[in-house]
Amino acid sequence: MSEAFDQDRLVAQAADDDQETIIEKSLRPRTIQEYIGQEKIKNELRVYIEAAKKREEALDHVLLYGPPGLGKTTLAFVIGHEMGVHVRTTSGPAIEKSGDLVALLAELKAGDILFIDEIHRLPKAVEEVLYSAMEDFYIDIVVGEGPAAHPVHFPLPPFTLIGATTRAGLLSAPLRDRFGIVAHMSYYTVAELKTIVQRTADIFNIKITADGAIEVGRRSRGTPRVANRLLKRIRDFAQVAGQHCVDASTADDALNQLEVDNDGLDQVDRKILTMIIKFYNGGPVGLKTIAANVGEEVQTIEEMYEPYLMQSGFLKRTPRGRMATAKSYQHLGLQRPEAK
Ligand SMILES: Nc1ncnc2c1ncn2[C@@H]1O[C@H](COP(=O)(O)OP(=O)(O)OP(=O)(O)O)[C@@H](O)[C@H]1O
Repeated sequence: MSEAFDQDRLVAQAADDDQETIIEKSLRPRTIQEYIGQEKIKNELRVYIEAAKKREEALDHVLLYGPPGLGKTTLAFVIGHEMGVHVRTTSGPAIEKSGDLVALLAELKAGDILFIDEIHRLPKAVEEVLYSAMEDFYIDIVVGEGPAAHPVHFPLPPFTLIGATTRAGLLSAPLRDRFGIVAHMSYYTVAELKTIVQRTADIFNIKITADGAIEVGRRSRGTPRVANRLLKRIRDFAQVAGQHCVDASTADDALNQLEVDNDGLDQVDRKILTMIIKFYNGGPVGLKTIAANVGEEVQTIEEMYEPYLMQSGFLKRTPRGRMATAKSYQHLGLQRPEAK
């Protein structure tokens, strides 16, 4: 397995094979109590869930947005558990035709949840079918073609749509407006990630000290998925080194070998910053140019790398493009030109 492949899998957008998916599912907290962090969202959801249950109604539609791996899918299942209803999952790109959506909606029972990941990637025609389904719980579609085409009216049971997207701005206004509850997921604090790492270590039977868990949390780009993946790698390093307990120094050694630096940046992050500084004098540089230079998709840079680099002060967005900050120069040990 090449190192580049290894790195991809550490920050990769979603679980990228069956084994990984099984592991992620096994790590999912089930109740709102078990779900760590995102306190503001949880507090609001608690109220809405209790109110909906008291009224014996379906929960209002929920839009969850934020970078990949922050726990949107997990939260959708937690909401389902708290409401005591079933959750059916799908994703924007998987629904190609209105008929696919109708088939999914037809299987819902009163109060059930339909979770659509990457909802911004729904085809326009499908999205339009969703409007009446969300607002008034019915769909009108045309069945058949040519002279045989005729409209069919489907009433639906009241249901909850939970949509997940990396950025709310990617959604059309009519769709966004139909969500009664809109929640912005933020990056996790080191303390929260420490708790997540300790919980995962418990599930996997890995011994880890408090300092060890902090070290992993600190270098996980504020993202539970990354923290869990790093922990698994560190366990391998510890095992090979014959260490039964992961402490801060074991974690630090392993993370250095994985080329995850002291600020949690990986090879691709450093490549982005180095390139902006060395080839473009610190920027501004357009997203397409960055992607072409580092050999990644524009979407990968925009959704996975850039938000964390901006949030942690290494990169800033200007109307003319992305620019490296003073912190980037310092981090890479490079001299900042006077004029900048
Ligand atoms: N708040 C949390 N507490 C504990 N574990 C969490 C939490 N949030 C996420 N995780 C764990 O992190 C992993 C990734 O979470 P999840 O798949 O829900 O992310 P996501 O935001 O839906 O990502 P994507 O949009 O990329 O699919 C899962 O294994 C999950 O159990």
